[in-house]
Amino acid sequence: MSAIQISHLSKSFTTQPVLNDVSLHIRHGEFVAVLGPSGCGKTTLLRTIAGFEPVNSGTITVGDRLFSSPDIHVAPEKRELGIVFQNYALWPHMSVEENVAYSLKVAGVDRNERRTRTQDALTLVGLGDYATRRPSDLSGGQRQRVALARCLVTRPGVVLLDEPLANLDVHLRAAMEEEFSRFHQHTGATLLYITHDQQEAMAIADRVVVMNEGKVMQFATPQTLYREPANAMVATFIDDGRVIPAQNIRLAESGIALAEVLGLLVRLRASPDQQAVGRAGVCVHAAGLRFAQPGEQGIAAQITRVIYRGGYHQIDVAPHNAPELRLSLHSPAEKSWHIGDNVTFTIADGWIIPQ
Ligand SMILES: Nc1ncnc2c1ncn2[C@@H]1O[C@H](COP(=O)(O)OP(=O)(O)OP(=O)(O)O)[C@@H](O)[C@H]1O
Repeated sequence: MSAIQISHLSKSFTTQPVLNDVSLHIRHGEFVAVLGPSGCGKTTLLRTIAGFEPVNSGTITVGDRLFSSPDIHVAPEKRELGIVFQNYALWPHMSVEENVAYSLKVAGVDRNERRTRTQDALTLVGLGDYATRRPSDLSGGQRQRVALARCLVTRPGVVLLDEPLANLDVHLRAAMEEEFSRFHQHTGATLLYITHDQQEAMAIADRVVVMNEGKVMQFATPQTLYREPANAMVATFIDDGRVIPAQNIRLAESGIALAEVLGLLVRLRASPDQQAVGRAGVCVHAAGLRFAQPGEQGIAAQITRVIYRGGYHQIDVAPHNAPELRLSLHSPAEKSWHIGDNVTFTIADGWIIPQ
């Protein structure tokens, strides 16, 4: 079994705390993405799991093996983890096949088995016909796939990936995302995937860890992060969410609250144990806001920006009673809108952020 258990992990470089009481339980065979703004500690987390960095406090256990604690540090090569980095350093003087087979050779695997396993790994990443090429004769995406094959040929139970698609263009990234999903299904390995691209994280992972300033903000499915963010950081980080102030929050029924938002009484989703409170933040996304029907009560606002997004318009508005707020709505592309127009909108879906 290759579940990863991280308990109260902290790590500092000199005096700067980079990981602060991080606890995560990643299930065996799970595909987990780690997401967060630049400098939040994603790579450091991966490097501590890989064994490249000792820890100051807390523990890292994979399966039933304790890898890291303040007193114990298992060397990286003894951890038997697969690692794929952003700069997929392939050996330029070796063919694709030799690059992939190298670790098996070092491990003393016999020639026939080496050949079969290398060919299987290359076939899995769609490079079965490229075995004799040199890395310099491959595209960026193909090189990244060689790096992936080189990792999976050792059949690791856990694979750590640090921004493996960061150097690729947008089309190649989409193709490689599919490749990773296929790889995951095929191998059943536990995957920990570092990225700062939230669309990538949401598209490929079973669950996503959102980090900020060395702390875990939330560890949940992409749907939960979007619909039920645990705090304002997650709310605004995921899919351009906005947080707007609400007053007089009271539970109407389990999971539904009534609140005043920008002067309008609205029904909002809330945690079943939400208490009646005077103030809270509400997370809204463009998809949860809509223009009011004629005669319907709504929030008056002025259009500040109109952006054509291909297929629809993004309309940015500033509410009259909170002009510092910027909210976005979506509208069909054929309808025309003008900056400065007054409009009325309503909140069809929003989430009371737990206090
Ligand atoms: N070896 C080191 N010595 C000192 N400080 C370090 C070291 N490695 C990382 N840091 C600091 O730790 C913090 C977290 O870095 P880390 O690379 O883990 O962030 P990240 O979330 O992966 O960022 P990015 O998305 O930009 O790669 C940063 O402030 C960085 O400067």
